[in-house]
Amino acid sequence: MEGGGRCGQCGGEASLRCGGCSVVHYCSKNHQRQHWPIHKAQCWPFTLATDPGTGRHLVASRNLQEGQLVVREAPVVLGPTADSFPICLGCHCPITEEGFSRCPRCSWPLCSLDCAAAPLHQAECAVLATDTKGVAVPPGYVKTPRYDVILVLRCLLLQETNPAAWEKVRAMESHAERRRQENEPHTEIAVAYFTKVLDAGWDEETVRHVHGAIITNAINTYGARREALRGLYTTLYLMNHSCCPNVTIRSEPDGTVYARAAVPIKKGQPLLFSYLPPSDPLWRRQGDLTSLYYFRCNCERCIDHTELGTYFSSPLCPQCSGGFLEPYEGGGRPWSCPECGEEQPEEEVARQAEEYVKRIQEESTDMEAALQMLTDAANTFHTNHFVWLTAAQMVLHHLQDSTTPHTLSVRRDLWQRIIGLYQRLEPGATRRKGVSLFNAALVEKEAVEVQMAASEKKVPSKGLEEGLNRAVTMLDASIKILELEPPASTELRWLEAARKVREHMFDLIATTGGVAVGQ
Ligand SMILES: C[S@@+](CC[C@H](N)C(=O)[O-])C[C@H]1O[C@@H](n2cnc3c(N)ncnc32)[C@H](O)[C@@H]1O
Repeated sequence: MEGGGRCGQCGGEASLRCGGCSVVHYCSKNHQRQHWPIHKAQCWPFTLATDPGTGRHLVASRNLQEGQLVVREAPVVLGPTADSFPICLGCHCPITEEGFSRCPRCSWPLCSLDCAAAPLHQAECAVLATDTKGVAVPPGYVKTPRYDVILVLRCLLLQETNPAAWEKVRAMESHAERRRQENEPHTEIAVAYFTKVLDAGWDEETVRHVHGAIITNAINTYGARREALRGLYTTLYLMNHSCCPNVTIRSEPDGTVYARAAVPIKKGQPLLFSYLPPSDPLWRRQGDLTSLYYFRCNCERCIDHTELGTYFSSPLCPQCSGGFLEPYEGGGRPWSCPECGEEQPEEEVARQAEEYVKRIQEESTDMEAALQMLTDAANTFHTNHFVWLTAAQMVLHHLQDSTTPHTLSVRRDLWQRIIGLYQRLEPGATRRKGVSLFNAALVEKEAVEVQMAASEKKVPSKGLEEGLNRAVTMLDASIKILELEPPASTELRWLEAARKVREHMFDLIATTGGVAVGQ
């Protein structure tokens, strides 16, 4: 590939580029060969592209297989989410009510006084301590938006601690001007705090940019104890969004992110992950994408009135009950029934569904109530609708230890439907699918055990082999997906559990003399 730059090996002028990633330049083939042992760890399979509608984005530079690693990246800054329960600024562990300490210098919460000296907290502590009245100091053991300023501060400090990373942050999209025009409250609070309260000499424009860059580009991750964190990544920030993504993002407790191809991706296709939970309905996704990221999504799911045939956000038509109210492409117009033409404003469709979800969460207090809510939801929405999904999840929660023939059959049916739904909304090797397959396999395992106990035999009959084999097939599929979890991920507990159950299944199969699939 042609194109000017500096040689990755000698730093001299270079007109060749690595054909794998198109990022690193070389002055000669010889220097490319010499640099390969170092470069191969960073020769990621994508290149940067730009278009007027979606800006900069990453495009596959070669064909990718399902599950293939696209990029592994550590954050340049990691910190609490904007709205957080007390979290230790020295080690990021959640702070319990009993273990609540405060830094003697800046008064921010810590898990113990030892963390006052933690390297992560040093530079910021000196700055936070200039807030002499403690206006932003979290008040106590409550969730508070005051944590918003911490990642902003850590970013601003990159100017001294990591100038190369700071340059990348400066290059990030922030939509700062639009946020300023809209008087976006979190931004205004942060700007006032950094320019009027803290004594560190930051100018308004820089603070606006950093605050906006975090909202636009930060990726949410989890720490070792599942505490919510967010980080900035100097390569991954270039990946655009789709509600029907082809890339999945998983992280380790230190914030290292692994982006993998969820499905096979052809050379030249954009690499896209979902900035939002795919289990959000259309209006929530478009609302958040517009207010936080300033674009309207035109992915295949969002422009399809049926959301890929799922009717995930559509209620049954209240007029004819023969069709579902469907959205208009581009939004802003009433949803309508293709059968009878009945129309309803989007706000009304959203209000009714959100109220229904609230009712399900409040009223599904036991198994019977949850089952009743599920039946009601199926009469009002499609049985792929997100309200139905919420009701189904509540039923599964209440039935998780129930093993009567009826409840086993309900659990089996619900898991199958949920897996089918996820498969359509978020195809490929996603954690959600891996975990759901594991849960579905558990139902098969429990069904086998119940039947064995009932027959008072210690070995499953030939008839039970079917259930065993179904479980093994699902466990194999689940394990294949969960093996893609990063090496230090806390989610590996699912993989461990799935492997254990699989072993147990084979023990049972061995006692029957049956032949299991996958052996
Ligand atoms: C994390 S950045 C992605 C990189 C960005 N395109 C850039 O040029 O810096 C997120 C921003 O990219 C744009 N973007 C991302 N996905 C998009 C999409 N599907 N359609 C339109 N714009 C998109 C929006 O401006 C969004 O605020």
